[in-house]
Amino acid sequence: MIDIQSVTKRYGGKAVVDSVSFAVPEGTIAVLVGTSGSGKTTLLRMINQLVSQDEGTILIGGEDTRNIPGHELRRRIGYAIQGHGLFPHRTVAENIATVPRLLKWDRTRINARVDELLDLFQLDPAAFADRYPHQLSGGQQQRVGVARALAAEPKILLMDEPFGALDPVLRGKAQDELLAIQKRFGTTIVVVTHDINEAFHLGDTIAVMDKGMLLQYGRPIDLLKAPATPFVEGLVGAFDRPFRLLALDTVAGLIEPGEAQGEPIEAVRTRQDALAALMWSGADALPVVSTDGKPLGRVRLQTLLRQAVRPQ
Ligand SMILES: Nc1ncnc2c1ncn2[C@@H]1O[C@H](COP(=O)(O)OP(=O)(O)OP(=O)(O)O)[C@@H](O)[C@H]1O
Repeated sequence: MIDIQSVTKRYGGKAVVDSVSFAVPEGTIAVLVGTSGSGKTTLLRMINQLVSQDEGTILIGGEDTRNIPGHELRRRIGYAIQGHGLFPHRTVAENIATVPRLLKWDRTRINARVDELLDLFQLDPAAFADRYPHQLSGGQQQRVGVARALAAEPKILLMDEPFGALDPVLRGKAQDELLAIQKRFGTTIVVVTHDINEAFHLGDTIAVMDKGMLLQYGRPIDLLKAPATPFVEGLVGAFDRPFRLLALDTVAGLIEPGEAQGEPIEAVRTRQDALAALMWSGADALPVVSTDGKPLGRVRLQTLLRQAVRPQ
Protein backbone atom coordinates (compact mmCIF):
# COMPACT_ATOMS: atom_id res chain seq x y z
CA MET A 1 0.00 0.00 0.00
CA ILE A 2 1.17 3.50 -0.89
CA ASP A 3 -0.25 6.05 1.49
CA ILE A 4 0.12 9.67 0.44
CA GLN A 5 -0.80 11.99 3.29
CA SER A 6 -1.25 15.76 2.82
CA VAL A 7 1.77 16.02 0.55
CA THR A 8 2.82 19.47 -0.68
CA LYS A 9 5.66 20.53 -2.97
CA ARG A 10 6.48 24.17 -3.64
CA TYR A 11 8.68 25.74 -6.27
CA GLY A 12 9.44 29.43 -5.84
CA GLY A 13 6.79 29.70 -3.14
CA LYS A 14 4.06 28.24 -5.37
CA ALA A 15 2.50 24.90 -4.46
CA VAL A 16 2.72 22.67 -7.55
CA VAL A 17 1.37 19.77 -5.50
CA ASP A 18 -1.00 21.10 -2.89
CA SER A 19 -1.85 18.99 0.15
CA VAL A 20 -2.66 15.84 -1.79
CA SER A 21 -3.82 12.71 0.02
CA PHE A 22 -4.80 9.31 -1.31
CA ALA A 23 -3.93 5.68 -0.82
CA VAL A 24 -3.18 3.05 -3.44
CA PRO A 25 -4.13 -0.42 -2.18
CA GLU A 26 -1.60 -3.19 -2.68
CA GLY A 27 -1.83 -4.99 -6.01
CA THR A 28 -3.89 -2.30 -7.75
CA ILE A 29 -3.27 0.27 -10.48
CA ALA A 30 -3.83 3.95 -9.74
CA VAL A 31 -3.75 6.37 -12.65
CA LEU A 32 -2.91 10.07 -12.30
CA VAL A 33 -4.61 12.22 -14.94
CA GLY A 34 -4.94 15.95 -15.35
CA THR A 35 -3.94 18.96 -17.35
CA SER A 36 -0.36 19.68 -18.31
CA GLY A 37 1.53 21.18 -15.38
CA SER A 38 -1.01 19.96 -12.81
CA GLY A 39 1.70 18.27 -10.75
CA LYS A 40 1.36 14.62 -11.79
CA THR A 41 5.04 13.98 -12.47
CA THR A 42 6.11 15.84 -9.35
CA LEU A 43 3.74 13.73 -7.26
CA LEU A 44 4.97 10.51 -8.87
CA ARG A 45 8.59 11.46 -8.27
CA MET A 46 7.88 12.13 -4.61
CA ILE A 47 6.81 8.49 -4.19
CA ASN A 48 10.36 7.31 -4.93
CA GLN A 49 11.87 10.46 -3.45
CA LEU A 50 13.45 11.69 -6.66
CA VAL A 51 11.71 14.84 -5.45
CA SER A 52 11.30 15.44 -1.74
CA GLN A 53 8.09 16.88 -0.40
CA ASP A 54 7.98 20.10 1.63
CA GLU A 55 5.11 18.90 3.74
CA GLY A 56 3.24 15.68 4.37
CA THR A 57 4.20 12.03 4.53
CA ILE A 58 4.38 9.14 2.09
CA LEU A 59 4.22 5.67 3.59
CA ILE A 60 5.11 2.53 1.67
CA GLY A 61 4.02 -0.62 3.43
CA GLY A 62 3.66 1.55 6.52
CA GLU A 63 7.23 2.86 6.31
CA ASP A 64 7.93 6.59 5.95
CA THR A 65 9.86 6.97 2.68
CA ARG A 66 12.06 9.66 4.23
CA ASN A 67 13.46 7.01 6.56
CA ILE A 68 14.60 4.83 3.65
CA PRO A 69 17.86 5.85 1.89
CA GLY A 70 16.99 7.16 -1.60
CA HIS A 71 19.11 4.63 -3.53
CA GLU A 72 17.57 1.74 -1.59
CA LEU A 73 14.04 3.03 -2.16
CA ARG A 74 14.65 3.38 -5.90
CA ARG A 75 15.97 -0.16 -6.16
CA ARG A 76 12.78 -1.37 -4.54
CA ILE A 77 10.51 0.68 -6.78
CA GLY A 78 10.52 0.24 -10.56
CA TYR A 79 10.40 3.46 -12.57
CA ALA A 80 9.58 3.74 -16.26
CA ILE A 81 9.42 7.07 -18.05
CA GLN A 82 8.29 8.40 -21.39
CA GLY A 83 11.01 8.12 -24.00
CA HIS A 84 12.14 4.99 -22.07
CA GLY A 85 15.40 6.51 -20.68
CA LEU A 86 17.51 3.52 -21.79
CA PHE A 87 21.30 3.72 -21.54
CA PRO A 88 22.39 4.16 -25.19
CA HIS A 89 25.77 2.42 -24.82
CA ARG A 90 24.42 -0.65 -23.09
CA THR A 91 22.76 -3.56 -24.86
CA VAL A 92 19.13 -4.43 -24.29
CA ALA A 93 20.18 -7.25 -21.92
CA GLU A 94 22.52 -4.94 -19.99
CA ASN A 95 19.83 -2.29 -19.73
CA ILE A 96 17.32 -4.76 -18.32
CA ALA A 97 19.95 -6.16 -15.93
CA THR A 98 20.73 -2.75 -14.39
CA VAL A 99 18.99 -3.13 -11.03
CA PRO A 100 19.56 -6.89 -10.59
CA ARG A 101 23.29 -6.15 -11.03
CA LEU A 102 23.18 -3.42 -8.42
CA LEU A 103 21.48 -5.93 -6.16
CA LYS A 104 24.32 -8.36 -6.92
CA TRP A 105 22.16 -11.16 -8.28
CA ASP A 106 24.30 -13.97 -9.69
CA ARG A 107 24.83 -14.12 -13.46
CA THR A 108 22.62 -17.17 -14.07
CA ARG A 109 19.70 -15.59 -12.27
CA ILE A 110 20.17 -12.30 -14.14
CA ASN A 111 20.35 -14.02 -17.54
CA ALA A 112 17.26 -16.08 -16.79
CA ARG A 113 15.36 -12.96 -15.73
CA VAL A 114 16.42 -11.00 -18.82
CA ASP A 115 15.26 -13.82 -21.11
CA GLU A 116 12.00 -14.19 -19.19
CA LEU A 117 11.22 -10.48 -19.52
CA LEU A 118 12.15 -10.35 -23.21
CA ASP A 119 9.82 -13.30 -23.82
CA LEU A 120 7.09 -11.64 -21.81
CA PHE A 121 7.32 -8.53 -23.98
CA GLN A 122 7.46 -10.61 -27.15
CA LEU A 123 11.04 -9.69 -27.99
CA ASP A 124 12.93 -12.82 -29.02
CA PRO A 125 16.03 -12.94 -26.74
CA ALA A 126 18.18 -14.39 -29.55
CA ALA A 127 17.36 -11.42 -31.76
CA PHE A 128 17.18 -8.58 -29.24
CA ALA A 129 19.36 -9.24 -26.16
CA ASP A 130 22.58 -7.98 -27.76
CA ARG A 131 21.19 -5.05 -29.71
CA TYR A 132 21.68 -1.46 -28.67
CA PRO A 133 18.69 0.84 -28.07
CA HIS A 134 19.20 2.72 -31.35
CA GLN A 135 18.76 -0.58 -33.19
CA LEU A 136 15.18 -0.92 -31.91
CA SER A 137 11.94 0.74 -32.96
CA GLY A 138 10.40 3.30 -30.60
CA GLY A 139 7.80 0.78 -29.45
CA GLN A 140 10.45 -1.88 -28.78
CA GLN A 141 12.51 0.65 -26.81
CA GLN A 142 9.53 1.47 -24.67
CA ARG A 143 8.88 -2.21 -23.95
CA VAL A 144 12.53 -2.64 -22.93
CA GLY A 145 12.12 0.41 -20.67
CA VAL A 146 9.18 -1.23 -18.91
CA ALA A 147 11.01 -4.58 -18.79
CA ARG A 148 13.96 -2.84 -17.14
CA ALA A 149 11.67 -1.28 -14.55
CA LEU A 150 10.26 -4.72 -13.76
CA ALA A 151 13.58 -6.56 -13.72
CA ALA A 152 14.14 -6.84 -9.99
CA GLU A 153 10.53 -7.88 -9.43
CA PRO A 154 9.58 -4.66 -7.66
CA LYS A 155 6.41 -4.69 -5.60
CA ILE A 156 5.79 -1.14 -6.78
CA LEU A 157 6.09 0.28 -10.27
CA LEU A 158 5.87 3.98 -11.14
CA MET A 159 5.26 4.87 -14.76
CA ASP A 160 5.28 8.33 -16.30
CA GLU A 161 3.52 8.40 -19.68
CA PRO A 162 5.11 5.01 -20.42
CA PHE A 163 3.22 4.50 -23.67
CA GLY A 164 3.14 8.13 -24.78
CA ALA A 165 5.22 7.59 -27.90
CA LEU A 166 3.37 4.52 -29.16
CA ASP A 167 0.87 4.46 -31.99
CA PRO A 168 -2.70 3.55 -30.95
CA VAL A 169 -2.38 -0.13 -31.90
CA LEU A 170 0.90 -0.68 -30.04
CA ARG A 171 -0.38 1.43 -27.19
CA GLY A 172 -3.40 -0.83 -26.73
CA LYS A 173 -1.15 -3.89 -26.84
CA ALA A 174 1.29 -2.41 -24.32
CA GLN A 175 -1.60 -1.59 -21.98
CA ASP A 176 -2.87 -5.16 -22.16
CA GLU A 177 0.64 -6.50 -21.54
CA LEU A 178 0.90 -4.28 -18.48
CA LEU A 179 -2.45 -5.51 -17.15
CA ALA A 180 -1.37 -9.13 -17.67
CA ILE A 181 1.94 -8.52 -15.89
CA GLN A 182 0.21 -6.73 -13.05
CA LYS A 183 -2.15 -9.67 -12.59
CA ARG A 184 0.69 -12.17 -12.69
CA PHE A 185 2.99 -10.44 -10.19
CA GLY A 186 0.42 -8.52 -8.12
CA THR A 187 2.46 -5.34 -8.59
CA THR A 188 1.14 -2.06 -7.21
CA ILE A 189 1.36 0.46 -10.04
CA VAL A 190 0.99 4.22 -10.28
CA VAL A 191 0.77 5.54 -13.85
CA VAL A 192 0.76 9.12 -15.08
CA THR A 193 -1.07 9.73 -18.33
CA HIS A 194 -2.68 12.48 -20.38
CA ASP A 195 -5.00 10.00 -21.97
CA ILE A 196 -8.32 9.57 -20.21
CA ASN A 197 -9.05 6.44 -22.26
CA GLU A 198 -5.82 4.91 -20.99
CA ALA A 199 -6.83 5.90 -17.45
CA PHE A 200 -10.14 4.07 -17.78
CA HIS A 201 -8.52 1.05 -19.39
CA LEU A 202 -5.77 0.64 -16.79
CA GLY A 203 -7.01 2.17 -13.57
CA ASP A 204 -8.53 0.38 -10.62
CA THR A 205 -8.59 3.93 -9.30
CA ILE A 206 -8.11 7.30 -10.98
CA ALA A 207 -6.74 10.47 -9.38
CA VAL A 208 -7.72 13.67 -11.20
CA MET A 209 -5.35 16.60 -10.67
CA ASP A 210 -5.70 20.24 -11.61
CA LYS A 211 -3.35 23.06 -10.63
CA GLY A 212 -1.60 20.97 -7.99
CA MET A 213 -4.81 19.86 -6.34
CA LEU A 214 -6.44 16.48 -6.24
CA LEU A 215 -9.99 17.05 -7.45
CA GLN A 216 -11.20 13.48 -7.13
CA TYR A 217 -9.85 10.04 -6.36
CA GLY A 218 -11.98 6.99 -6.92
CA ARG A 219 -12.85 4.02 -9.05
CA PRO A 220 -13.65 4.72 -12.71
CA ILE A 221 -17.32 4.10 -11.99
CA ASP A 222 -17.26 6.67 -9.15
CA LEU A 223 -15.92 9.32 -11.51
CA LEU A 224 -18.65 8.51 -14.01
CA LYS A 225 -21.44 8.29 -11.46
CA ALA A 226 -20.57 11.29 -9.37
CA PRO A 227 -17.92 13.58 -10.85
CA ALA A 228 -16.75 15.84 -8.03
CA THR A 229 -16.41 18.99 -10.14
CA PRO A 230 -17.32 20.25 -13.62
CA PHE A 231 -13.64 19.75 -14.53
CA VAL A 232 -13.88 16.04 -13.73
CA GLU A 233 -17.18 15.80 -15.57
CA GLY A 234 -15.58 17.39 -18.62
CA LEU A 235 -12.58 15.10 -18.38
CA VAL A 236 -14.57 11.87 -18.22
CA GLY A 237 -16.62 13.18 -21.14
CA ALA A 238 -20.30 13.84 -20.54
CA PHE A 239 -21.22 12.38 -23.94
CA ASP A 240 -18.92 9.37 -23.62
CA ARG A 241 -20.25 8.26 -20.27
CA PRO A 242 -22.60 5.48 -21.45
CA PHE A 243 -19.83 3.98 -23.56
CA ARG A 244 -17.27 4.23 -20.76
CA LEU A 245 -19.70 2.51 -18.41
CA LEU A 246 -20.10 -0.33 -20.90
CA ALA A 247 -16.32 -0.54 -21.34
CA LEU A 248 -15.80 -1.21 -17.62
CA ASP A 249 -17.32 -4.68 -17.75
CA THR A 250 -17.32 -7.77 -19.92
CA VAL A 251 -20.12 -9.46 -21.82
CA ALA A 252 -19.86 -12.47 -19.47
CA GLY A 253 -22.36 -11.15 -16.90
CA LEU A 254 -25.06 -10.44 -19.52
CA ILE A 255 -25.30 -13.75 -21.33
CA GLU A 256 -28.86 -14.99 -21.79
CA PRO A 257 -29.96 -18.41 -22.97
CA GLY A 258 -31.00 -18.72 -26.58
CA GLU A 259 -29.64 -18.53 -30.07
CA ALA A 260 -28.71 -15.62 -32.31
CA GLN A 261 -27.48 -15.17 -35.83
CA GLY A 262 -24.26 -13.51 -36.85
CA GLU A 263 -20.59 -13.31 -35.94
CA PRO A 264 -20.16 -14.57 -32.34
CA ILE A 265 -18.54 -12.35 -29.72
CA GLU A 266 -16.29 -13.72 -26.99
CA ALA A 267 -17.59 -13.43 -23.41
CA VAL A 268 -14.33 -11.76 -22.30
CA ARG A 269 -14.88 -8.78 -24.62
CA THR A 270 -16.23 -5.56 -23.15
CA ARG A 271 -19.88 -4.62 -23.28
CA GLN A 272 -18.85 -1.64 -25.37
CA ASP A 273 -17.35 -4.02 -27.95
CA ALA A 274 -20.60 -5.98 -27.96
CA LEU A 275 -22.65 -2.83 -28.50
CA ALA A 276 -20.40 -1.82 -31.38
CA ALA A 277 -20.70 -5.29 -32.94
CA LEU A 278 -24.49 -5.21 -32.59
CA MET A 279 -24.78 -1.73 -34.07
CA TRP A 280 -22.48 -2.60 -36.94
CA SER A 281 -24.32 -5.81 -37.81
CA GLY A 282 -27.78 -4.28 -37.33
CA ALA A 283 -28.83 -7.34 -35.31
CA ASP A 284 -30.70 -7.22 -32.00
CA ALA A 285 -28.75 -10.11 -30.50
CA LEU A 286 -25.42 -11.82 -31.06
CA PRO A 287 -24.17 -15.29 -30.13
CA VAL A 288 -21.64 -15.35 -27.28
CA VAL A 289 -18.81 -17.87 -27.17
CA SER A 290 -16.01 -18.76 -24.76
CA THR A 291 -12.41 -17.96 -25.73
CA ASP A 292 -12.08 -21.51 -27.05
CA GLY A 293 -15.18 -21.04 -29.19
CA LYS A 294 -17.84 -22.92 -27.15
CA PRO A 295 -21.35 -21.46 -27.50
CA LEU A 296 -22.51 -19.85 -24.23
CA GLY A 297 -25.79 -18.17 -25.24
CA ARG A 298 -26.52 -14.71 -26.59
CA VAL A 299 -26.31 -11.05 -25.67
CA ARG A 300 -29.23 -8.75 -26.55
CA LEU A 301 -29.06 -5.11 -27.59
CA GLN A 302 -31.87 -4.19 -25.18
CA THR A 303 -30.03 -5.74 -22.24
CA LEU A 304 -26.84 -3.84 -23.16
CA LEU A 305 -28.63 -0.52 -23.50
CA ARG A 306 -30.08 -0.89 -20.01
CA GLN A 307 -26.50 -1.18 -18.69
CA ALA A 308 -25.49 2.12 -20.29
CA VAL A 309 -27.84 4.19 -18.12
CA ARG A 310 -26.65 6.35 -15.21
CA PRO A 311 -26.15 3.96 -12.27
CA GLN A 312 -28.48 4.65 -9.33
N1 LIG B 1 12.37 21.45 -10.67
C1 LIG B 1 11.39 22.36 -10.85
N2 LIG B 1 11.60 23.67 -10.59
C2 LIG B 1 10.63 24.58 -10.75
N3 LIG B 1 9.37 24.27 -11.16
C3 LIG B 1 9.10 23.00 -11.43
C4 LIG B 1 10.08 21.96 -11.30
N4 LIG B 1 9.52 20.77 -11.64
C5 LIG B 1 8.25 21.06 -11.98
N5 LIG B 1 7.98 22.37 -11.86
C6 LIG B 1 6.69 23.04 -12.12
O1 LIG B 1 5.72 22.37 -11.38
C7 LIG B 1 4.50 22.29 -12.10
C8 LIG B 1 4.05 20.83 -12.17
O2 LIG B 1 4.92 20.11 -13.03
P1 LIG B 1 4.74 18.57 -13.31
O3 LIG B 1 5.81 18.15 -14.26
O4 LIG B 1 4.60 17.84 -12.04
O5 LIG B 1 3.32 18.57 -14.05
P2 LIG B 1 2.64 17.43 -14.91
O6 LIG B 1 1.21 17.40 -14.47
O7 LIG B 1 3.39 16.17 -14.82
O8 LIG B 1 2.74 18.07 -16.36
P3 LIG B 1 2.86 17.37 -17.80
O9 LIG B 1 1.58 16.61 -17.97
O10 LIG B 1 2.96 18.53 -18.72
O11 LIG B 1 4.08 16.49 -17.77
C9 LIG B 1 4.75 22.92 -13.46
O12 LIG B 1 4.26 24.24 -13.43
C10 LIG B 1 6.25 22.90 -13.57
O13 LIG B 1 6.70 23.97 -14.35
